[in-house]
Amino acid sequence: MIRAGVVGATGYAGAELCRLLSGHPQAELAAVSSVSFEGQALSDVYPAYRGVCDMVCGTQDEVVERSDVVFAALPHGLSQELAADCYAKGKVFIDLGADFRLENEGDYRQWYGGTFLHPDLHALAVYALPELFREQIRGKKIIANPGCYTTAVPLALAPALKNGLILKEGMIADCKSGVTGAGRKPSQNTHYPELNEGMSAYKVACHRHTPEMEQSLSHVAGAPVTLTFVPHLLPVNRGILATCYARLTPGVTMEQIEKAYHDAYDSEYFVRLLPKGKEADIKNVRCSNFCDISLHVDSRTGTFIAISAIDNMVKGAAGQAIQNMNLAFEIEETAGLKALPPAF
Ligand SMILES: NC(=O)C1=CN([C@@H]2O[C@H](COP(=O)(O)OP(=O)(O)OC[C@H]3O[C@@H](n4cnc5c(N)ncnc54)[C@H](OP(=O)(O)O)[C@@H]3O)[C@@H](O)[C@H]2O)C=CC1
Ligand SMILES: CC(=O)N[C@@H](CCC(=O)OP(=O)(O)O)C(=O)O
Repeated sequence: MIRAGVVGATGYAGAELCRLLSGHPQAELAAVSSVSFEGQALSDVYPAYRGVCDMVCGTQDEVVERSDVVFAALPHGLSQELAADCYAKGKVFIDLGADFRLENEGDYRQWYGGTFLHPDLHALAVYALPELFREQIRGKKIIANPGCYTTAVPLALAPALKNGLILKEGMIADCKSGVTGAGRKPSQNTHYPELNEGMSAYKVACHRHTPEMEQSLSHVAGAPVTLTFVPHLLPVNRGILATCYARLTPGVTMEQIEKAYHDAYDSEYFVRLLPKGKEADIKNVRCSNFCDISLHVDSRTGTFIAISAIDNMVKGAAGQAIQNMNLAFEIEETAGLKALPPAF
């Protein structure tokens, strides 16, 4: 069994990791840590886990000591020293935050205000969106798990971009997120009376996921691309709906689009291309590692529209992190992740 440890287990992403690891056939939860809840059982923090996940929260050092793989589910900026410690001790390190996601230090400084403390570790790290960069992940020791929007949007656009079916200029991602995306710490805009029955955009065209998506899409396109990104907060717990727009390359047909997406995704267990007339819906991927995608061509305006839906906590965080653990340890990629979403 792979011994898996979770640092920051009391946060939403950490708790979701513990839930998924408790059902994994080839991994076991070996240790969990928390600063605020050290010495308390995880099931005291999350009563839903009682009787199954009663592990007591210890320290970060204890997690590293007892684990073969360490998942960091910490706020941005806290993972670099932990990664160095894990690497020195021969552990696999999977970061759910953004400390290793951006390849360019200048981008990291601009969007997160930090520096690369260990450039050698950044050089070893892999940006791990399996459906796009799988071969680079196998056997790696430092894994940067993508964020939620940054999973949904590249999966929606990649096959069209890679095959030159859309133009590299003028792509737009209009996304909606459930409120668990903001983490467990309460804030004014996630307070129930202010969130419920409303919906608004935030960080319009200045969200820190923009360079991360541009990085992935540039790799796919083989040339630098830019993207306009507008996130919205939706009054539901889970889910990302990404409605992505791009200019069609002149003359491209829906048949060519469909072929490119089927070629890319028919062999992907977690990506479900929806048949004509069905739309991606966050309800249908809830609590699962699936990404549903629906495709449209507006031939009247020459616009391509790809709509993807994921659960931000699973394919957008903990599920994808476990998919990456499976790849890093070269076991079945879907292990522990095959549960269907609830039907309603
Ligand atoms: N929520 C989501 O949908 C997604 C989240 N992510 C990323 O995952 C990471 C965790 O996010 P999320 O779970 O939502 O956040 P939460 O705010 O829910 O949890 C953060 C965790 O970090 C711990 N923590 C906070 N400050 C410190 C500190 N100074 N030292 C050590 N531990 C600390 C908290 O634990 P305690 O106080 O108990 O110590 C808590 O367990 C973030 O980097 C986030 O960006 C990525 C994709 C999606
Ligand atoms: C609703 C909400 O607030 N969502 C978060 C994104 C969550 C996520 O993907 O986390 P990373 O920051 O690790 O990329 C945000 O917009 O900042």
